[in-house]
Amino acid sequence: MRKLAEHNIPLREASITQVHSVLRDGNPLIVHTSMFANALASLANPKQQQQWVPLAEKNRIIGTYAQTEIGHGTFVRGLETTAIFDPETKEFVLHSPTITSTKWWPGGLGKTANAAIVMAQLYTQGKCYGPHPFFVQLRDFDTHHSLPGVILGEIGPRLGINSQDNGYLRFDHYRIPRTNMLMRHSQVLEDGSYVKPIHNKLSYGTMVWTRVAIVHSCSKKLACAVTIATRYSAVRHQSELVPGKPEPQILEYQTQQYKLLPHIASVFAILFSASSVLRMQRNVAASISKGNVELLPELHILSCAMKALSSQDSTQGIETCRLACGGHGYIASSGLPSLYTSTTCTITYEGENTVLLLQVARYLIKSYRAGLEGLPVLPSVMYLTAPSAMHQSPPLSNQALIEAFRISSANLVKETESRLCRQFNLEQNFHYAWNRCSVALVHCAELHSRYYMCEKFLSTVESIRASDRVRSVLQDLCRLYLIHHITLNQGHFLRSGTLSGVDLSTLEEEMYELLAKLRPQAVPLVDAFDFRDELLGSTLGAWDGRVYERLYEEAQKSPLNKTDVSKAYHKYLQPLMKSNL
Ligand SMILES: CCCCCCCCCC/C=C\CCCC(=O)SCCNC(=O)CCNC(=O)[C@H](O)C(C)(C)COP(=O)(O)OP(=O)(O)OC[C@H]1O[C@@H](n2cnc3c(N)ncnc32)[C@H](O)[C@@H]1OP(=O)(O)O
Ligand SMILES: Cc1cc2nc3c(=O)[nH]c(=O)nc-3n(C[C@H](O)[C@H](O)[C@H](O)COP(=O)(O)OP(=O)(O)OC[C@H]3O[C@@H](n4cnc5c(N)ncnc54)[C@H](O)[C@@H]3O)c2cc1C
Repeated sequence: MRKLAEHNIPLREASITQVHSVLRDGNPLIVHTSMFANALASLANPKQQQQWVPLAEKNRIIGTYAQTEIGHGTFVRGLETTAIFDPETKEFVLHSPTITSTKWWPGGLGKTANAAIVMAQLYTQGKCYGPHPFFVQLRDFDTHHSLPGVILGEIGPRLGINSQDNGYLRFDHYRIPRTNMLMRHSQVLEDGSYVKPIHNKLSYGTMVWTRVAIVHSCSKKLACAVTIATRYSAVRHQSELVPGKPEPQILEYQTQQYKLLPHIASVFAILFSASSVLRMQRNVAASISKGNVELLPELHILSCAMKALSSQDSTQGIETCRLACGGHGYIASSGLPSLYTSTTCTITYEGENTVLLLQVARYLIKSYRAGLEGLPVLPSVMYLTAPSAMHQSPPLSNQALIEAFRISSANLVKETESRLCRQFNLEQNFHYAWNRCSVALVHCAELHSRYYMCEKFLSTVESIRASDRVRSVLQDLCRLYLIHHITLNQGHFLRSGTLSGVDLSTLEEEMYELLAKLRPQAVPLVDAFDFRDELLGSTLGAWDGRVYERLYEEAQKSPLNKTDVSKAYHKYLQPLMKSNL
C-alpha cells in the first residue's frame, strides 16, 4: 500500500500493477483494491464518491464485493438477499431469508473488510427490480467488531490463495440509509419510486471491469511460469541426446521446446488481447458517461470471451511449465504450485468459463441471424455473414491463416445454428433446444475467441515499433502461435475446407522448424519480461541460475530441520518402533 501511495497509483489501478504478486498465496486486500474501488468509481454517484472514495483510498474503509451466495453464483438474477425500501424511515432493510441466501466467497470478507458492496434484490413499493448494488458498513470503523444485524465469518481452507480470507455474510433485518444504494445508474427516490438505468445491465459493470483485469493478470502469471521453466530448462542437464555425449540442457529437447515456446507466445497473445479489450473498455466507459450504451454488449461479450480463453490458457500453460520442470516443479519453493492455484481460480470466479462462453455463443447466434436478415451487427461479428476472402492472400501466409480461422469460425456458427433450428423443430422449445446444442455452442465461442486472439497478436506484431531483429523474433513467435492453435483445432479447418491435410502437414513441419529457430531466443525472451527475483519467488527461476544451491538453502528453512530428531520421534515413532507391531 505504501508503494502504491509513493507512485501515486489510484486504488482501482492497483490490480493491473504487479503489486499483488508479491504475496504469493493470495491477498486479503485484492478485492478492496480492485472490485470495491471500481464499484465505487463506476456505480456510485459523484456525491457518494466524495463520501467514500477518500476513505477507501486511505484504507480507513476496506471493502469487498459481496455478490455470490451459497445457493447462487452464476445466476445473478437468482440471488436471494433482499433490500426492501422502508419509506417511513427512508432506509433499506437488508435480510438473508434462507441458508442459501448467505453471501459466500467474497475475498477479504471473513476478517479484513469493514464494508462491502452488497448485491441484493431491490424491493420498493411492493415490486422487485432485481439485483442492485449497496454500500454496506459491516464492522465498527474503530473496534473492527461486526455490527449488530451482521453475521460474518471465514469459509475455511481452499485449494489455494489461503492468505486471503474468503468470507460469509448474513443479514438479520439490517438497516442502511436510502442513500447507500449506489445511485449512479438507477435510483430509489425518497417517496420510494424507482428510476431505471439507461441499460439494465449497468449494475453488472464491476464484473465486466474485473474480467478485463483478469485477462491482463493471466498474461503476467503465465509470464512468471514460463520464465521459471525456461530458465530452469537452460540450467538443467539430463540424459543423453546423443549416446556418449555430455548431457544437454533439457531445453535442447524438441519436446521441451514444444512445452515452453507456444506458452511464451501465449503470454504475448493474451497481453495484446488484454490491451485491445482495455482500450475498448475505456471507450465504452467514456460513452456511457455521455449516455451512450450502444457498445456495451460488444464489451460484455469480448470481456467474457477473453477472460474465458486467457484463464484457460494460462492455467494450462502454468501446469505444463510445472510438468516441464520434472520433480523440482512440484516443490513449493519453485513457485509453480502457487502460480497454479492462484490462477486456476480465474477459470471459476468472475463468471464460470462455460457460462461466459455460452454468453458469447448467444451473441454469435443472434448476430449471425441478424446478419442474414441484413440487420446491423457490431464490428467483431460482422465476419459471420461477410463473404469469404480466402483466395485474396498467398496460401498459408499469416493473413491466409487468419482468414482460415475466420471462415472456420463462421462455418461452425452456421452449422451450429442449423443444428439449433433442427433441434428446435424437434423440441418445440428454444431453451431445451439450446441446451441440447450447448457443447457445440461452447466450441463456437472458443473458436471465435481464438480467432480474435490470433488476429490481435498478428495485427499488433505488424504494427509494433521495434528494431528489425526484435520484430523478427515476435513475428516468429506469432507464426508459431497461429500454427500451434491450428494444429490443435485441425478438425475445424478440415471441416470448413479452409485447409487440406497436406496444408496441415506443411504447417506442422514449419512448426518444428520454428521450435528450433526460436530455441536460442527462449531465455532472452523470458529475461525481457523483466521480473525481479523477489517477484518470481522461485528457486528454479532466479536470474543467476543457482538452482541447486537455492533448492538446498530453501530446504534448510523447513521447520522439520530445526532439530535433528523431531518431537514426533519421541511421541509416535519410537513407541511404534519398540512395540513389535
Ligand atoms: C491471475 C490473478 C487474478 C488477479 C486479477 C486482478 C483483478 C481481480 C481480483 C479479484 C479477485 C477475485 C474476484 C472474484 C470476484 C467474483 O467472482 S464476483 C462474482 C462474479 N460473478 C459472476 O461473474 C456471475 C456470472 N453471471 C453473470 O454475469 C450473469 O448472471 C450472466 C451474464 C451469466 C447472465 O445474466 P442474466 O441477467 O441472467 O442475463 P441473461 O438473461 O443471460 O442475458 C440478458 C442480456 O443481458 C446481456 N448481459 C448480461 N450481462 C451483461 C453485462 N455485464 N453487460 C452487458 N450486457 C449483459 C446478455 O448478453 C443478454 O443480452 P441479449 O438479451 O442477448 O441481447
Ligand atoms: C477463489 C474465489 C474467489 C471468489 N471471490 C468472490 C468475491 O470476491 N465476490 C463474490 O461475490 N464471489 C466470489 N467468488 C464466487 C464466484 O464468482 C462464483 O463461484 C462463480 O461465479 C461461479 O459460480 P458458482 O459457484 O455458482 O458455480 P455454478 O454456477 O454452480 O457452477 C457449477 C457448474 O454448473 C455449470 N453451470 C451453471 N450454470 C450453467 C448454465 N447456465 N449453463 C451451463 N452450465 C452451467 C458450470 O459451468 C459449472 O460446471 C469467488 C470464487 C472463488 C472460487
